[in-house]
Amino acid sequence: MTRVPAASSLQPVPGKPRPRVLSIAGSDPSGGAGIQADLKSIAANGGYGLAVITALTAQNTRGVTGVHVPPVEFLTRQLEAISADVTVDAVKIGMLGNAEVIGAVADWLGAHRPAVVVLDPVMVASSGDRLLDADAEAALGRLMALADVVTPNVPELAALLGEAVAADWESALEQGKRLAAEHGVSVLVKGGHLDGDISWDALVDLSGASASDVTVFEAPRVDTVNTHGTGCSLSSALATLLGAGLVPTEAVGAAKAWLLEAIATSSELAVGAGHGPVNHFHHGVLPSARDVAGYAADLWTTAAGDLERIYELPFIAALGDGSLEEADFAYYLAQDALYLNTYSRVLAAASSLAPTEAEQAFWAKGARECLDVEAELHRSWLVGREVSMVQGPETKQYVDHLLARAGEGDYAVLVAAILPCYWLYAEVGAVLFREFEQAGAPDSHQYAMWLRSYSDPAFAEATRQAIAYTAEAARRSTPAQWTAMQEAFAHSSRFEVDFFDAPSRRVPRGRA
Ligand SMILES: Nc1ncnc2c1ncn2[C@@H]1O[C@H](COP(=O)(O)OP(=O)(O)OP(=O)(O)O)[C@@H](O)[C@H]1O
Ligand SMILES: Cc1ncc(CO)c(N)n1
Repeated sequence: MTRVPAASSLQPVPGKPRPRVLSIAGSDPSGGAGIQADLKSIAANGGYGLAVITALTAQNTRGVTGVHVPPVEFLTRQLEAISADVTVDAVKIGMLGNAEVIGAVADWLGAHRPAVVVLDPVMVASSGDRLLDADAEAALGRLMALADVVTPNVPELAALLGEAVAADWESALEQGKRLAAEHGVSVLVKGGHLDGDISWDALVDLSGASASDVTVFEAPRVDTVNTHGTGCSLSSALATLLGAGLVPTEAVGAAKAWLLEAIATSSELAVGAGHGPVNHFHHGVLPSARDVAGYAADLWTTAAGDLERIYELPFIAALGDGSLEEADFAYYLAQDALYLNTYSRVLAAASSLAPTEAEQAFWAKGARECLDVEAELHRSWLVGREVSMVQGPETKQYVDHLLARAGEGDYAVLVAAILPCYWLYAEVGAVLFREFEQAGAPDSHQYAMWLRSYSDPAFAEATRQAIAYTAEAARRSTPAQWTAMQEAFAHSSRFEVDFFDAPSRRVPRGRA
C-alpha cells in the first residue's frame, strides 16, 4: 500500500490565466516610455498587453520635439473596438494630451470599467516637456474618481492638489494622503524625483485590503541616467499584478522589485545619448500565474520519492503503531529541538529577504512559532529525561545546508530549501494521525500527543501557504535560479529522510 498521493492536497490549484491588461497612453517612438514601455512591462510581469493610443509624440531619450493628438472620435473607436470583443482585467492610463481626450476616456470607463484601473497622471516627460495641456490638469479629477490607484510623481502630486512642489519625502507623503482623502482613491506616491540614497515610494491604500493605510517602500537609488519611462513601466507592472489578483501592497512590492532590477541593469542596453530606457526583460517574460501550480507539482515529484522512503523507515513504522523505543523517540525529539532553534533563524532570514510584506510577516511568524514548539518540546517531553543535547550528524548536515542557503541571500532558493520541513512533516503527520484514528485512537499509544500536534489544521494551512509562496518565487525566477531552487529543495527533502532515520542509525544504540 502506498501512502504517497500523486498530488499533495496542499498544492496550489492552477491560478488565474494571464491577465489582459489594456494600456491607454501615448506613443514613444524611442521605446522607453509610453505605450511601448507599457507593453514590455505587461509582458515581463506575466500579462497579455493591449494598447489604445491617445497621442503620438516625436521623442527620443533627449526630449520631445512634437505631440500630435489624433481626433478624439478615433480614440473612442479604438476603445469601443476593444470592449466589443475582449474582457479587460486591468487598465493602465498614461499620457492623455488634452481635456477632450480625458473626457472620452472617462466616458468609456463610465460604461465599461474593468476590475482594476491604474491612473498615471502624466503631465511632464522626464526631459521637462509637457505631455498634457496646462488647462487640462483640472479635468483629471473626473478620471481620479474612476481609478483604483493614482501614481503621481512629486511635481504631479503638487499640480493635482494645486500646491507647491514638495521639497522632501515627508511633505510628499503628506500631500499623497491629502490627495487620497480628497478624491477617495488610493495613491502611490513616487519619490523618484527627490534626492538621497533611498528612492522612497508609499502606497496610501483606501481599498481596505492592506494591514495599514500607508505602506512605505524603500529601495536604494541607482546611480544612473537611465530613468526614461520608469513611471510608465511601474504603473503598467502594477496594473498587471493587480489584474493577476495580488493585493495592492504585494503588487506594489513586486512591481518595485522588478523595476529596481530593470533600472539597475539598464546599462546592458545602449539606446540613445540622453536618459536611456530601463531593461524591462531582465528576467525574461514571466510565465502566467496559472503556471504556479506546475512549479509546485514539479517539487512534489521530488518530495514524493523521499516520502516513500520515509514511510519505509523502521522509525516511522514504530512511531505510527506506538511500539517505538522511548530512547529512540527521546533522541529524535532532542534533535528536533536543536534543529528548530536553527530553523527559526533560517525562517527569520527568509522574512528579511521577502519581496512582499505578507511573506515577510508569514516567515517571521513561522520563526517565532519554531521557538514556541522548541520550548514546548523541552517542557513536555525532554524534561526529566536523560537525553544528549549534542547535534547528531544528520541534524548537522541539514542545518548546515539551510544556513548556507540563508547566507547566499537568494530568497527563492532559500524558501525552496525551507519548504520540505513544512511539506513532508505535514504529509507524514496527517497520514500517521489518520492511521492512528483508523486503529481506534488507542489510549495506550505513547506518542498520540505528538501525532496530534503535526496533524494540526493550522500547520496544514501554513504549509499550503509556504508551498504557494515558493511556487510564486519559482514563477518569478530565472531558469538558473529555478535549477538552484530544485537542488536546494531536493537536498532538504533527502535530509528529511535522514533525519527520521537518524534515531535508528545512531551509534552506540541504547540510551539516547
Ligand atoms: N535612480 C533610481 N533608482 C531607483 N529607483 C528609482 C530611480 N529613479 C526612479 N526610481 C523609481 O522609479 C519609479 C518611478 O518614479 P518617478 O518618481 O521617477 O516617476 P515618474 O517621474 O512618473 O517617471 P517618468 O520618468 O516615467 O516620468 C519609482 O518607484 C521610483 O522610486
Ligand atoms: C508617450 C509618453 N508617455 C509618458 C511619458 C512619461 O515619461 C513619456 N515620456 N512619453
